[in-house]
Amino acid sequence: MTKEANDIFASCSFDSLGLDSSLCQQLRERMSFQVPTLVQSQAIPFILSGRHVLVNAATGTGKTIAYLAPIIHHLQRYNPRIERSDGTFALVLVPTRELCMQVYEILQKLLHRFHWIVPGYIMGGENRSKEKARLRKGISILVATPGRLLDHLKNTSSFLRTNLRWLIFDEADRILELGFGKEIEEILDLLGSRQSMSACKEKVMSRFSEFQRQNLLLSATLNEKVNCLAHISLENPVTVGLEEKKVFIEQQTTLSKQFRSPGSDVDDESEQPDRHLNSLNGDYSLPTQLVQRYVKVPCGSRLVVLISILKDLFEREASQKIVVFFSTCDGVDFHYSLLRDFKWPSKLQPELVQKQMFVRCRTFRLHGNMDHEDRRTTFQGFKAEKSALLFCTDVAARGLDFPKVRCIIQYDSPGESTEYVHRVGRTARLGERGDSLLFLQPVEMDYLQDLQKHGVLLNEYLLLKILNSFPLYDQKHHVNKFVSVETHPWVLFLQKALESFILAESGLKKLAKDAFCSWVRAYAAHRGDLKRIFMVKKLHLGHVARSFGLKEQPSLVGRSFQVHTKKRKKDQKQKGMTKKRRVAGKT
Ligand SMILES: Nc1ncnc2c1ncn2[C@@H]1O[C@H](COP(=O)(O)OP(=O)(O)OP(=O)(O)O)[C@@H](O)[C@H]1O
Repeated sequence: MTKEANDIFASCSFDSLGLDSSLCQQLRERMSFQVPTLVQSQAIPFILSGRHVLVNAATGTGKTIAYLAPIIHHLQRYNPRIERSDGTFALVLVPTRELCMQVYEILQKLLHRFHWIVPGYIMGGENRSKEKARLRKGISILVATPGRLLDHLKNTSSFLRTNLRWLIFDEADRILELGFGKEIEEILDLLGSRQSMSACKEKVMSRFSEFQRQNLLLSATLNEKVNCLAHISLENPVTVGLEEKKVFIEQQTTLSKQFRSPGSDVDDESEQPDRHLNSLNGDYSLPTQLVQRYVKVPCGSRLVVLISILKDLFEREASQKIVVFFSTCDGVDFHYSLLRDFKWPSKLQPELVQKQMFVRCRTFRLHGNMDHEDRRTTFQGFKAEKSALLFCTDVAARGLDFPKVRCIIQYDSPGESTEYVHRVGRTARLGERGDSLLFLQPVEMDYLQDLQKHGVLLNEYLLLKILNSFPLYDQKHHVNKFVSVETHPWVLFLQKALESFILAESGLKKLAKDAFCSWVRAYAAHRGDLKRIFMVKKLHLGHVARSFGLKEQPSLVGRSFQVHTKKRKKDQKQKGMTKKRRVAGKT
């Protein structure tokens, strides 16, 4: 075994963990999993024993099998066999629809030889009545997003869950960050799964009632809210993969604290929950083989640099998969359309007639504003491709297991450092190679220190070397060693080409304007400590416009932005007045 493999895989077999032999055979033959990963070898025995477990292990280390295998082990052993009419035994809660599909697909494979155990899913965007019909027939292991689950718990009387034995929160912190805190509390109440309720729960007698409820929480990163959830849902839990962080869980005494929706702590600088957490959370465990870099790019050159890097990457290695993260849905739409339509050589070189796509590869997009079917097609399409580019928001940051992603580019900053960890976690999975590249503007460089606090160290990407490698008018240009990115001939040339192209395409121009407005808004919405690094007032909006290929000054760029700016100014004025009044009151 290589060193990387040693860090990932255990030196024991699935059978030695106590799993049923036909399930082990299924893992080996159908899934091609020869040995368990380290996290599986640690978690499976505890989960098999019925303990409540909190699993905190790096991205791509096999957490999904760690909880599914023990559940299937138990379910396939019931004698007589379980039937659909027994209802739901295990409920897996996940934050996004894509993750819901992914876990369901893994279940389908795992259950291949246990046909009497029925997997199923319910999630936002799907047809409710069809889901109702499926629930009525009975689903043994149900994967769900929280909102839709709550809906069915309240409104689908035929949804039988009296035999529920397992409740799993996969990507627990993300479920809570997305503002599902209230739903989770209601779900716990409706299922009688709160710690305090398990003793006094009314028991419905059946042949399964001898079994205790078992709750499991899994995530590669933790936060205060998960901690809170762990407290109310886990009874005497075992913690896997976070010995040093156990202290943190024990130190939290605010059990009665209610979960807050993300909206409620935006702008709440006084509390700064993350500062408190950071000091306790310690280092993140990232895949050791992941090569992490940052690239320092002046705002106005961001677009040119992004598409130049993509071009370079695909020219070096035509067959590879790359994921680029943006902060907004509009940003994804604009960049996706631009790359799809922008041809090269550009109009600036009319003598060269044979035009091609600027970046030669298939491009996909994924964000929460897309319709359900489009999301599903993208998810499946990008998964199946050998060479492709995915532009997405953080909807793809959690848990998604796209095979063979070689590089992650964070074009817009991830904000919270936990989000950085999950985004880069889409590559370098299970010991494979992987690169990540974080875009930062010169004024944002302090973000590196923020990451460093968690033991995340990045090296600088040699941008000028890449820029120098592009030929102008098909001839290598010789660039002065000390030229800056903004004044680099290639950057100037490509920027001009992009601006004329966008100006001529009215649809694209509209997308660029919308993306510009959304980007500024998202930038202004950075929370707590991050506001110190990502300061809107330090932005040159003209340069921001350039990064969307727009020549116009921001004040000309769309009404919605002006309305937003006016509103912000008004709010600020009002805040200022309140402050003044308060100060006046003091004196
Ligand atoms: N024992 C194993 N042997 C080989 N491959 C495995 C094994 N267990 C899981 N895998 C594969 O490893 C990959 C990562 O697994 P999984 O998605 O469960 O990771 P994860 O820890 O949940 O990641 P994330 O934190 O990003 O959600 C998947 O492609 C899965 O099929």
